[in-house]
Amino acid sequence: MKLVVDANIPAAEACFGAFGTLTRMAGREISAADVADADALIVRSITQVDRALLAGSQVGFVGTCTIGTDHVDQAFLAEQGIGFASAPGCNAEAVVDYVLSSLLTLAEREGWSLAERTVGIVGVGNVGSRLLARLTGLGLTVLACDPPRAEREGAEGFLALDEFIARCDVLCLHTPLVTSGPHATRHLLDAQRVDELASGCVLLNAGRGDCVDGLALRSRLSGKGDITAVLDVWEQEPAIDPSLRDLAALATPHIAGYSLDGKLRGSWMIHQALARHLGASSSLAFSDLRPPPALASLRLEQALPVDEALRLCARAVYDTRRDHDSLQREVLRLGMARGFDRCRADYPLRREFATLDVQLAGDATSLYAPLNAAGFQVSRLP
Ligand SMILES: NC(=O)c1ccc[n+]([C@@H]2O[C@H](COP(=O)([O-])OP(=O)(O)OC[C@H]3O[C@@H](n4cnc5c(N)ncnc54)[C@H](O)[C@@H]3O)[C@@H](O)[C@H]2O)c1
Ligand SMILES: O=C(O)[C@H](O)[C@H](O)COP(=O)(O)O
Repeated sequence: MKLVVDANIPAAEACFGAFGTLTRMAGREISAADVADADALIVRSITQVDRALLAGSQVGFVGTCTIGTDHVDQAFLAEQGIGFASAPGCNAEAVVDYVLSSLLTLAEREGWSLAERTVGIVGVGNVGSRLLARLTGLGLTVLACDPPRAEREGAEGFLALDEFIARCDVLCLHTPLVTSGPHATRHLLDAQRVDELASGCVLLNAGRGDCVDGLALRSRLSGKGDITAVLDVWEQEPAIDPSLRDLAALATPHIAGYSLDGKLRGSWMIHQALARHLGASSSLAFSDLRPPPALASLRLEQALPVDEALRLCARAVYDTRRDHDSLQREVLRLGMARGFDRCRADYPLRREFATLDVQLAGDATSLYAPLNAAGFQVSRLP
């Protein structure tokens, strides 16, 4: 069996080697000729999987080791009887780490503290619901918007975006890209809604770039300049708008979900799905793939202010500023599109907050609740 596998998928041999021979390729370069004689195609989000790629091929299974599926024409796959699986939730914890790391940095730069903020979350699925739980645990006021869930589950706990957009200190977008239907998300934040964002608001988009009208956002940032943008996803990746990148306080190359844990979870989930598709058994456990973290624990002995303690622990694991700086550097060196993709291909090892055991001693034991709510393992030392 021949499997074409994106080169940016970790543990590919461990997850797919037992099923056949792997051909590793850069995701943006996989062409119809490359997959014509393949039996399975394993991708991430940058390969358009559609009729143009697969018509006439012998591919019987497509797996994407990602949460997002907007790059896959699932109707075409179903029509052709091609098996399909994605990896829901695989990197959701990493995206929440990204949001917390970014907000803690902006709080430090702009002189506010986390607990006093009102945050609107748009899209309360795997990412948004985990974010809601962590922020609520940290004492923030959180407002939630998810019309598809409100329709299915009842309106309680959900608001319409227009009911709260103007009163959020922070608005976080975690919506998929949906191009048609009653809940389409393309330019969900259109020019009018971008204009309605409160002065001083932080807009963070870690869903899909097309969910925000980039030109409208660029005008607000370069005109009134009274809001702050944290952007991980962009229209027209990897050739993103250079002016918008310059205007964003934190600008990163679609890596919010790029923890090693999140990527490995994606590989493993597709391994499981392919085994099911083939009727093969699998004894590979997720824990077999996951190495121990480089930094397993740290010890706090003083009762620091909560935000300071959170920043200290967050930055020991992951710091969004590193990814902002590396995009800046690689774009200067290679130009926009190549620099953007280089950062993603050469992404440094990153673990999730939950891999760090924060040990509290003495007065620092008062920090148990917020550190726990933020997603770290926390223990009290005698
Ligand atoms: N930046 C990154 O690295 C990164 C990582 C993971 C996921 N993502 C993106 O984030 C998206 C969300 O991830 P997830 O795991 O939470 O997905 P999910 O499918 O679990 O949740 C998406 C939620 O958005 C809601 N939604 C759909 N249309 C909406 C609308 N018009 N308004 C408000 N809510 C709407 C859905 O009902 C659902 O609850 C993914 O589809 C993916 O595109 C990006
Ligand atoms: O949809 C997802 O899971 C994320 O956007 C994911 O991080 C995308 O990763 P990529 O395909 O860009 O490697």
